[in-house]
Amino acid sequence: MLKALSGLVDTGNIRTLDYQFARFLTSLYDHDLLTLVGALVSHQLGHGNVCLKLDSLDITHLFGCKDAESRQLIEKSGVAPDAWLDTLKAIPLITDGSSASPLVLQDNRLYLRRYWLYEKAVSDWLANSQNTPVNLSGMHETLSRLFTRSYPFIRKQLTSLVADDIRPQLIKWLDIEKPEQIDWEAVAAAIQADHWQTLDHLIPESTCLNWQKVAAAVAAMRRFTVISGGPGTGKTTTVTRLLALLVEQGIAQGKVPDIRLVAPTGKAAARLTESIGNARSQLNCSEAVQNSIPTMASTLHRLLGVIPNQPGFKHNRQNRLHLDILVVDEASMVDLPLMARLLEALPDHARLILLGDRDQLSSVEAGSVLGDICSFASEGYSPDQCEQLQQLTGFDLSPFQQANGSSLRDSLCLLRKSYRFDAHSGIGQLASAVNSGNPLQVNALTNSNYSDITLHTQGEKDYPYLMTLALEGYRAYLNEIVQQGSPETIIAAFNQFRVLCAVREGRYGVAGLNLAISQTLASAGLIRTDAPWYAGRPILITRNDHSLGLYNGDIGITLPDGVGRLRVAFEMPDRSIRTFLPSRLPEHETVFAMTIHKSQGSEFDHTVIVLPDQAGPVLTRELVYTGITRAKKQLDLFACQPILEQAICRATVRDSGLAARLATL
Ligand SMILES: Nc1ncnc2c1ncn2[C@@H]1O[C@H](COP(=O)(O)OP(=O)(O)OP(=O)(O)O)[C@@H](O)[C@H]1O
Repeated sequence: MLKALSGLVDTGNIRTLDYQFARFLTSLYDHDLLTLVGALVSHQLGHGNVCLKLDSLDITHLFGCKDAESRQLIEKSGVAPDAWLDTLKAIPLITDGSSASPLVLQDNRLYLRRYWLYEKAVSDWLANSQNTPVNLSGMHETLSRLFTRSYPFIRKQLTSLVADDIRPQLIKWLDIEKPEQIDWEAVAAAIQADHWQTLDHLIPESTCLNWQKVAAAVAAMRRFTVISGGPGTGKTTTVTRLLALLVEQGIAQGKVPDIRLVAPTGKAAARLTESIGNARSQLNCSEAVQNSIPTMASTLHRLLGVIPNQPGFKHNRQNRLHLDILVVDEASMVDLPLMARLLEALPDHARLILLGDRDQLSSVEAGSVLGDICSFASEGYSPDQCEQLQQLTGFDLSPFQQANGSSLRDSLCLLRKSYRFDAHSGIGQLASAVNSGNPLQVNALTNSNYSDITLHTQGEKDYPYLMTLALEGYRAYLNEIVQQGSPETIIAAFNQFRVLCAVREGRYGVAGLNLAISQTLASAGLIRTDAPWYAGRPILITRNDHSLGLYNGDIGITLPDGVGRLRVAFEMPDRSIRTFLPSRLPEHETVFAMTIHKSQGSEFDHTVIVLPDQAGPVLTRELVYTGITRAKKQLDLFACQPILEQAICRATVRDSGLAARLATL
């Protein structure tokens, strides 16, 4: 078996690591099936799966091999697939987790012990977080004040004041659920007379359902909450109002809570710093409360305290974090091991609020914790939760009530309406069409006349156009450098535009496009490429360097320092700028084009997405959705129709046992 596996390393089907793990197991207990499943579990982890699901294993394509090769491996194992489970149970290196064994078998799922422990830690913490009694008194009034309707905002959204036209727009922006109960003539008259405040009575809360307010109420009642929503649905706005509520409660009880804000990457933390600052300034609360909400976010790694060259963190079960409330943004990027370590480091009383978009790509490393948790959102709310939410918000939540389900569903809230993309935006509609996995709808949208989305094929004439877009897109920041703009302005100008790819290799991959774009910019005299380092070279860090505070995924721009040297300027999570000599940087590459994976946590006014001209396993619905939702104002998508369709139809499934564990809560 080991020989066969070694052959699979040579053909690139498995990693050396997978082979080495299988060899290690074999050295402890020589059994061909153990050797095979050991390599399989490790191989699964390499593909983001926390475990090997024995009951849904595709035995015709083990390790992605062809049918015949796969069957040979099974033959070599000496055990027919339907007898695997019983055989594995009898192998001493595999237990149910109650004793220290390298592999754990639970309900047809085979784990590396470490990952089984991570999964158990996360599910145990979530189970404990469910029973926290919370004092609800006074919360109704505070929520009403913090979530007062923004009539100036709604006024701006109305395209006309004609009675028939305003109805659908008011339904949308006031989240009206029961339009039949409203006197629309009186509403139109109030708006004509500019008496907006009268709408408080004409359109009472009981006819509406504002999910942002519901989300804040859910989070106020529980120790653990997830607020999930697509771009611009108001996750930051909602959490900021929630924090104001919690601070007010804390002040009333004599202690201002210690709040910390984090995100998985430096870029995402910098964005959170920016957006929480904006949201805080719009709060309907006292200045003292506003000032108690932090505006600086940091990275999760910084919060936990990295110990150089060690997998553990300074803060852990023995040395807990000092905080009362933790907000984690872009939580879809947090993998299972990191989530487990974060949870064990939280003090027992702390509240945890996860923000993220459950439809985005899962974390690079194993697991899809946010997706697994959010899978319970379809179970509605328990009757008790509906009643409490109704008391707190004034909304009728009975349509979302379901008698049975995991208690975790009462910790979840989905925000559904984008305040960033209006009805005329193709980007928002394309994102939701991709998300619903409907290629016909996607085709219709890409062929329609939305001014903010353009679909390009990948014919010969399209490549030069792609280069023209890149030239125009990157011209602004390069001009800023010539005009000696500040690093902040230059970085901001660079972040307006980005070319995103699905793959690394090939003409339509990161490598090919970085080269082609560099050459195009050089031909236009915007950069020089006769030396490896030049003013304007954008740099993507590809390996963490904790001592420098630079992390995989951070992006900097090479700039002249005024005394003839080049330094690379990075925006840090607190939005300050730090510069480094090129020679000091950890592993890095040029980044005119980057993968969609690496772009998670960032947004660009104008985004160009380039899909490869060949189908492949990386092309998934979540990848395309994540790429599209990086665009704020303009999206150009270079893709052959069949490749795009295939991607949209392929939803990622990550194997884990977390959802199964949480279902029993
Ligand atoms: N209820 C609301 N009324 C008016 N404007 C709102 C409301 N909620 C959010 N917005 C506005 O919509 C924009 C996006 O909001 P916010 O940043 O909170 O969303 P988000 O979901 O955190 O976005 P992102 O996808 O960037 O993380 C902001 O300009 C915000 O002021």
